Amino acid sequence: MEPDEKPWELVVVGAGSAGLTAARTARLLGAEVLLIERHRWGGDCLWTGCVPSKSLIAQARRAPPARRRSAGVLEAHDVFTGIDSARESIAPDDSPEALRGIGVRTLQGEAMFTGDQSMIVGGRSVEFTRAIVATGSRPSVPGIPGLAEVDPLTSDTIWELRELPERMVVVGGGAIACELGQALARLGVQVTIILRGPDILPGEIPEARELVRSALEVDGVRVLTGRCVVRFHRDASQECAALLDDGTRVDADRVLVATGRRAGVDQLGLIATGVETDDCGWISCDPTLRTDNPSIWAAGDVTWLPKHAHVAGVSGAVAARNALLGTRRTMHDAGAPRVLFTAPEIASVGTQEPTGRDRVATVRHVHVDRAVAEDDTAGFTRIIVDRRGRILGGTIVGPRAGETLGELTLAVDQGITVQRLTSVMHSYPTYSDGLWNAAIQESQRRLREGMAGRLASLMRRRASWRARRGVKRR
Ligand SMILES: Cc1cc2nc3c(=O)[nH]c(=O)nc-3n(C[C@H](O)[C@H](O)[C@H](O)COP(=O)(O)OP(=O)(O)OC[C@H]3O[C@@H](n4cnc5c(N)ncnc54)[C@H](O)[C@@H]3O)c2cc1C
Ligand SMILES: NC(=O)c1ccc[n+]([C@@H]2O[C@H](COP(=O)([O-])OP(=O)(O)OC[C@H]3O[C@@H](n4cnc5c(N)ncnc54)[C@H](O)[C@@H]3O)[C@@H](O)[C@H]2O)c1
Repeated sequence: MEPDEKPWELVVVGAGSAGLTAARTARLLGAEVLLIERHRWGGDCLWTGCVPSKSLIAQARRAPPARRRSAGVLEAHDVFTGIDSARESIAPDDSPEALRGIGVRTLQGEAMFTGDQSMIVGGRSVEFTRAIVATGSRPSVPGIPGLAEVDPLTSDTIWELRELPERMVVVGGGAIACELGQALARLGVQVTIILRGPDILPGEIPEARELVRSALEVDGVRVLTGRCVVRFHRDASQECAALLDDGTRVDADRVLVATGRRAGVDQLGLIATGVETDDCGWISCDPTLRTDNPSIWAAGDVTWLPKHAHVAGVSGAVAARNALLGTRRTMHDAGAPRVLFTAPEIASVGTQEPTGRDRVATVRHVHVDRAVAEDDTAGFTRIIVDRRGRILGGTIVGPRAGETLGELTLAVDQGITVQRLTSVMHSYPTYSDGLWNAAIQESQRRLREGMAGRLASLMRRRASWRARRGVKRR
């Protein structure tokens, strides 16, 4: 079937994490699917998001502290070459050739809807019975006076650098500012993070934020909170400066803007489809990801969902199933697992705040032998447990916290109780001991204080009474 033969059973716009998974799922279900991409196959995650950032972080971690501060042009060149090679190793998996190999039809070009069930792509018309919009998000750049004159970097463009600047101002205090700010500082850049809120990482629990903030400071990052940049300024020597609302001036060579995202819906022609956007500009869709147009679903960053590659991927699969099978699987905006890849990492899933009779069990990593052995004890594992002992959620802060998160995510998803988790043997010494010990701690408390504890004490008393009688009889 050629793109202009009609109509396609399913057209997916955007080949990022959401669109790729939607197209692959559609093929698994046996559908004729056309995937359209205007730029690079693999989207943000591969080219400007997860992969380059985690490569940068890993290289910064490996840089010995003595060299970190003296990273020069040569090392910077190596860093960016390392990033390119990570991307290039993964790229073939998401390429049109690989997709065609599994029967997904691909089309390179910018899609623009022209009607309820039609669009145009580079002059070719494409008709469909169902479509999924998976066009992602892009950096949202605030309108600070003078910003354009300092040629700001964003998470889209920073990967094009071939030299590291000596000093960098990062505007924003979220995931990108903290991950990239710390990695760049470890590579020798003098980083100043400026954010208007009272603290970095507003979505994380205070104790986790505090640990990451002190780690940033140990790595040499200056964090200025509750401050707004009122204007940027570039002088004749090409130096730039951020002028803050309290009169402070911060000099820098480059500026990175990391102040959130906005939906990638420009030039998409949504108006022709009746698909609406919400107050924040995300495509408005119900939990089954169906939009106001009954033929169109949306998935990934372009929607109100949390902005993570795995959420995008799962939402792509959900949208494809719902669109093709008429099912009503749902997605929700809270509780998805997420990892912040700073050092220490913050990994969390599910409920973060106890309500009613929920309990919190926390194990500090000074009591986790692996952390002690590695002299990296500034972390903790905290779980929220309901009155029946079921694990509702939790946060892990520490090295490789993201690797323990899988087990916690499974426990939350399956409604596993602390008693059940306690009975599963864990290998020693691992960071997962934090989670296991938190479950043991809570399970022992329940034993002491709960019905099970009362029953155990009754049984103990009865057994010792019997033992005493036995002794007398003899
Ligand atoms: C610096 C950074 C680090 C990150 N790190 C992580 C991480 O560690 N873990 C994690 O889970 N998430 C991370 N994320 C978030 C993650 O990258 C995104 O949530 C994810 O990539 C979103 O996928 P998506 O498919 O919705 O959108 P995208 O990947 O943006 O894909 C959308 C695609 O649609 C195409 N497109 C747009 N409009 C059109 C059109 N009209 N016609 C045709 N094609 C079009 C675009 O070119 C793009 O390829 C990070 C993000 C950033 C910026
Ligand atoms: N490990 C991961 O999963 C990961 C890593 C990086 C990015 N991401 C995703 O990418 C998305 C974008 O990240 P981000 O860091 O740009 O956004 P964010 O929403 O995480 O943080 C934006 C920050 O910028 C601040 N801010 C907004 N406007 C400002 C202004 N004018 N001046 C100063 N501060 C301002 C906000 O208060 C907030 O602290 C996030 O939603 C995140 O989920 C995920």
